[in-house]
Amino acid sequence: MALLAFCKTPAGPVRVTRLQVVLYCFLFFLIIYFLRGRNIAVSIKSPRLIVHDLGKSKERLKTHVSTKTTAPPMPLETSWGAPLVWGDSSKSARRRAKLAEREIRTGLVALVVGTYAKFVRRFLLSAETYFLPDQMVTYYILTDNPRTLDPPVKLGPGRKLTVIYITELPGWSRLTYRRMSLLVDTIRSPISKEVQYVFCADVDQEFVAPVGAEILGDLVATLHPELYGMPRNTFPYQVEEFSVAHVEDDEGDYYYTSELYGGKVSHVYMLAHACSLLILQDQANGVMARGLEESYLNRYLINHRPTRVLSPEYSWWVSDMAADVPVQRLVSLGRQCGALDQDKRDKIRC
Ligand SMILES: CC(=O)N[C@H]1[C@@H](OP(=O)(O)OP(=O)(O)OC[C@H]2O[C@@H](n3ccc(=O)[nH]c3=O)[C@H](O)[C@@H]2O)O[C@H](CO)[C@H](O)[C@@H]1O
Ligand SMILES: [Mn+2]
Repeated sequence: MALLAFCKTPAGPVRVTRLQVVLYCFLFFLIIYFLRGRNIAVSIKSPRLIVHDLGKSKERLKTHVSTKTTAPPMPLETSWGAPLVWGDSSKSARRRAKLAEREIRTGLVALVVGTYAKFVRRFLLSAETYFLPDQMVTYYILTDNPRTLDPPVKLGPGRKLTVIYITELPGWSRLTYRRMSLLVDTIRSPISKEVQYVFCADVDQEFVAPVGAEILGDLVATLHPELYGMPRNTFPYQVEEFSVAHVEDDEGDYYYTSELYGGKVSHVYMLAHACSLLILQDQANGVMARGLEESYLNRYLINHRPTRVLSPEYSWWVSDMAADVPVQRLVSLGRQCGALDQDKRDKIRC
C-alpha cells in the first residue's frame, strides 16, 4: 500500500487509471534496477590508491585513483625500442650467453652510513650468490665506518671489494643531497679506471634470484614496482614548478625507482653529474623535490631515455600496490619493512 501511495500522481485535472499507476510503478522500478546494476558493475575492483609520494600532495593523491582489473602485460620492448628486461625470457638468455664470452667487469656501488651498516653483509652475501654470477664484479662500499666490513666478507673468484671512507652524517634527508655527488666523485676515481659498467643500489636490499648479464646496457633504469602498469597520471612526478625536477603533464613514459640504476660508466657519470647539479640548484633555492632523489632521476630519464629498462623483477618489495612479477630478484627490505608491523618485520628479518 505504501508503495502504491508513493506511486500515486498528484491530484489534478488529469485522470489516471489504476492500470496507468501500475505501469508507472513498473517503469520506475525497472529504471532503479538498471541504475543499481551499473553501480555494482563498476565497483567490483577496489581502486588502487597511490599513497607512495611522501604525502606531500594530498590533492594529487585524491584525484589519482584508478582501477586495475587485469595483471599488467610483460612487454619485451618500450615504445622507443629499448629492451624491457624479464630475466627468464629467451631474449635475456640469449644476451647472457652472448656476454658470457666477453671479459666484462662491473661495479656495484652502495652507500653505507650510520645504522645502514646492519644491511651491508646481507647485501654483499646475496650479491655474491646472485649478482652477475660467474662474472667479474667489484663492490664499492662508501661508508663512514670501514670497520663495518671487518672481518671482510668472503668473495668468489673474480670478485673484489673496495671500501671507500666518506665523511657523511647519517639520515636519508641529508644523504639525498649528497648521494649523486658522491657517485660522481667515486666514478671519477677509482670506478672509471677499473670497470666498464657500474650499478648503483640501495644497500637495504637483498638479491633473492639471479640478476645476470641481461641487465647490462648503456643507460639502465628499473621500473618502480608499485607504479608499473599504472596510468601515467598516477606517477608521483614532481608536478609543482618550484623544483628543477618539475615534469610537465605531457612528459614521461614510466616511473623509475632509485633502488637500482646503472649502465656504462660514462653514461652513469653523466646521469649522476646532471642529477647532482639539479639537486644543488634546488638546495641553493632551499627546496627539495617531492620524491627526493628519485624525482631528479626521473627528470633526467625523461630527457635521456634509458637504452635498457629493467622490469620490476629487479626492484620489488612486499606491498599491496606492487605489481605481480614472475620472479622477484632484488627486494628492498627498507621499503617493505617501513609498511609492516613489528611481528611481520621479525618474520622477514628486517
Ligand atoms: C622515494 C621514497 O620512497 N623515499 C623513501 C624511501 O627511500 P629509499 O628506500 O630510497 O631510502 P633509503 O632509506 O633506503 O636510503 C637510500 C640509501 O641511502 C643509504 N643510506 C640512507 C640513509 C642513511 O642513514 N644511511 C645510508 O647509508 C643506503 O644505501 C640506503 O639504502 O624510504 C626512506 C626510509 O627508509 C624514506 O622514507 C624515503 O623518503
Ligand atoms: Mn632503500
